[in-house]
Amino acid sequence: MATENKNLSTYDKTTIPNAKNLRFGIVVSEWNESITEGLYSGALKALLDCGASAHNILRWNVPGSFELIHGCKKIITSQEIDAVIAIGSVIRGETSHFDYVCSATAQGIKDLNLQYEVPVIFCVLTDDNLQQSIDRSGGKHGNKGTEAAIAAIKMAVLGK
Ligand SMILES: Nc1c(NC[C@H](O)[C@H](O)[C@H](O)CO)[nH]c(=O)[nH]c1=O
Ligand SMILES: CC(=O)[C@@H](O)COP(=O)(O)O
Repeated sequence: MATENKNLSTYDKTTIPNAKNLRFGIVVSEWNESITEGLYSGALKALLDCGASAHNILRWNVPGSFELIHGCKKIITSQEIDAVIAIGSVIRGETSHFDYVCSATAQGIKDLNLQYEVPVIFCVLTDDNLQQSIDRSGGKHGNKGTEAAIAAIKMAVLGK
C-alpha cells in the first residue's frame, strides 16, 4: 500500500504498548531542517501520547542523513536506551548523490539493527521533490515521525 492510501499519523492507541519507563534516543539530521523538525515533532508528540516521559527522550543532532549512522551508533553505545529513531530527509537533486546518500543511510541503519540489541527505526524520507517531503512530515499524508514513534515503541518491547 502506498503512503497515498495510508495516513502516516494514524494509530490505534489501544493496540500500542504503554511507553512509560521506556527510554528513547532521537537522532535528527539538520539537512532539510524544516522537514526533519516536522518529523521530530510528530515523533515526540506520539511518544508522549503513548506514555513516554519527556526526561526519557534524548535528542541528538547530526549534520546530514549520512551521519545518522554514526550518531545512532554512538547513542546506542553511550546511553541507556530502549530504541532509537533516526530522522532524516533526503531530496533528489541533479546528480546521483541522492542515490548514494539514501543507499548508504539505509544500509548503515540496517547494519546497526543487525549489530546491536537496540532497535533503530528508519525515519528517513527519500523524496523526489520538496512537496513529497512536506506531505509526509505533517502534511496531507500525515507524519512519518508519528509512524516511526509507534514502530519504536513496538520494537522496544519486542520479546519482553
Ligand atoms: N543532500 C542531502 C544530504 N547530503 C549531505 C549528506 O547527508 C552528508 O551530510 C554529507 O555528504 C557529509 O558527509 N543529506 C540529507 O540528509 N539530505 C539531503 O538532501
Ligand atoms: C540528495 C542530494 O544529494 C542532493 O540534494 C544533492 O543535490 P545535487 O545532486 O544537485 O548536487
